[in-house]
Amino acid sequence: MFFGKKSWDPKGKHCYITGGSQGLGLAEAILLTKRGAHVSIVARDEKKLSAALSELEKHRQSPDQILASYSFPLNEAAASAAALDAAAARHGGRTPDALFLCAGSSRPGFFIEQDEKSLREQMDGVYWVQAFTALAAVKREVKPSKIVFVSSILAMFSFVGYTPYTPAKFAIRGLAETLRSELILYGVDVHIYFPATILSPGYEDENKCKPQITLKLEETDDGITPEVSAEHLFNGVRKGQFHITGEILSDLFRVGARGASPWNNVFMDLIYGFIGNIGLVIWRRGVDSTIRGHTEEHKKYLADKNIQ
Ligand SMILES: NC(=O)C1=CN([C@@H]2O[C@H](COP(=O)(O)OP(=O)(O)OC[C@H]3O[C@@H](n4cnc5c(N)ncnc54)[C@H](OP(=O)(O)O)[C@@H]3O)[C@@H](O)[C@H]2O)C=CC1
Ligand SMILES: CCCCCCCCCCCCCCCC(=O)[C@@H](N)CO
Repeated sequence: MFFGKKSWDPKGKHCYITGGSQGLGLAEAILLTKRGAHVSIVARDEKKLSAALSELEKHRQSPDQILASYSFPLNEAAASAAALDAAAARHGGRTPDALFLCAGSSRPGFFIEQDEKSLREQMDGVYWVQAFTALAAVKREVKPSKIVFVSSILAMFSFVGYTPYTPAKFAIRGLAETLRSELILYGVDVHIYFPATILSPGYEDENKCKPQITLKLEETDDGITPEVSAEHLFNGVRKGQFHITGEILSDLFRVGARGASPWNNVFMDLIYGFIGNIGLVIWRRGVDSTIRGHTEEHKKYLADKNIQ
């Protein structure tokens, strides 16, 4: 029980998980399978999906649980609606109870090196890949009871190297903020998760193109496994939190950037706010000065690449 509200139990519910073939999405799918939910996972790569589905089978709690996978490119609106229809069809056409929108990708790099294509691709692969599923779900006659977005702690602050990615994660925050309000009209709960580093396959990929200075600034964050991250996300949803973090450092940023969004805990949020007001200023000044100290190396990097 949290503030008189019964905590959410996924047992017997249909949970629809985008990005469910690896990383956070797969870990969340396993967690929900273990808790007795019917689980549908969606991603593009069929091989990874079938490996993930075999993994889910190992955690099945009862023969009645429906575990299924679907391959669709969710950065497209029609495919996002078709994926949802396919998953609903296995449940007699009923809309899934809870949507966990974990799909996403990250291609960091300096702004000066971006072009129209690279910037639009990140908007597709980070924002639209979640927004189109939410749109398709809300248009269904029967609405889901929950929509859970996965943004990033980089929607609370940002730094060098994230211009292709951060704006799209901020956009997810803007969408969730608006939908939390608008979907009160239909009794749909909206949640949004702001993870810091998750040690996933996607994280290994993004590090291949991540600028050195960005890697250096992230050194203070050791990262958490997809399994731990999935627990944080689930606990936040279970407790009915709107802004979900799960890590204390992230709570400092959450409270610092909260605006008029709902609080999580009056007492703790006041403490985080107090620490953050001092700590975040000191930390950000340190970040700025590290970047300043990187100026000469950056000039050399640009010269080597023949960039003006
Ligand atoms: N890893 C990190 O440090 C952080 C991650 N996040 C966010 O958390 C979420 C999960 O991250 P992580 O576990 O690292 O992710 P991964 O990159 O490891 O996995 C991404 C999943 O999303 C699927 N996916 C990606 N694009 C599409 C698409 N266009 N259509 C359908 N499916 C797609 C992938 O499958 P396939 O490619 O086969 O389609 C895969 O299943 C993402 O939204 C990410 O932005 C936030 C903060 C930190
Ligand atoms: C008192 C205050 C101290 C503050 C210390 C803060 C440490 C900074 C950690 C930076 C973490 C960056 C995570 C990026 C996650 C993400 O979304 C990407 N992996 C996706 O590309």
